[in-house]
Amino acid sequence: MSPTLLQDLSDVSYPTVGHFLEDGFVSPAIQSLLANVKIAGPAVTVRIADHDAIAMNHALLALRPGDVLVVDMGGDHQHAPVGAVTAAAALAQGAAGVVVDGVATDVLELRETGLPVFARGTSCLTTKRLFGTGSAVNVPVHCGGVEVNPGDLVLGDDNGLIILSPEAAGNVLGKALASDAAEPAILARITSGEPLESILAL
Ligand SMILES: O=C([O-])CC(=O)C(=O)O
Ligand SMILES: [Mg+2]
Repeated sequence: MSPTLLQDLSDVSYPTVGHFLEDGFVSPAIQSLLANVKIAGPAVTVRIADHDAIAMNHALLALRPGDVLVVDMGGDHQHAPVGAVTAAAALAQGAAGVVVDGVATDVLELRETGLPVFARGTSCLTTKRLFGTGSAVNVPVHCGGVEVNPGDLVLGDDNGLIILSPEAAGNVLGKALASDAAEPAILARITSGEPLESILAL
């Protein structure tokens, strides 16, 4: 991955990426629990089986600064694997954010930590320390309909989430930056009262 790719990606308006691609868009059921967030970082993945909290502990230890933790609950939308303690631990590791294909808990404390957490909603039911064997860290996972490999790039803001391979992200970057650069002039023409017939291509 080019060292500037992440920085350049975070300069793009993420909905602009949606003008150019059809794949990589996480289900809009998964949204930020905090307002005014924008994250870009490589995925550390964890597949959690049978609401076992131990897997999350292993995943937290695998995080490096700038990583985004992507949690696949295997369809369990009842047990929250992320809350005040896990968010504080992820933040202490320097994580850029956490994405749960499932629910989160301790939402008021989560908002206070400032760590961007994306989830399908919230729950009071949490995972438990079960020491099972079905969970795994840094394996391919599914998140909101998108297959996620460790190291894929997670882009998230208040609109939602896009998860792309570094190659796919690099390919769309130039087009998205050019589109963003062109948009202010179009908006200025619209707000200046220029006839829409001369602006919109029909
Ligand atoms: O333990 C859990 O499953 C989540 C939680 O409450 C926390 O991280 O504080
Ligand atoms: Mg808690």
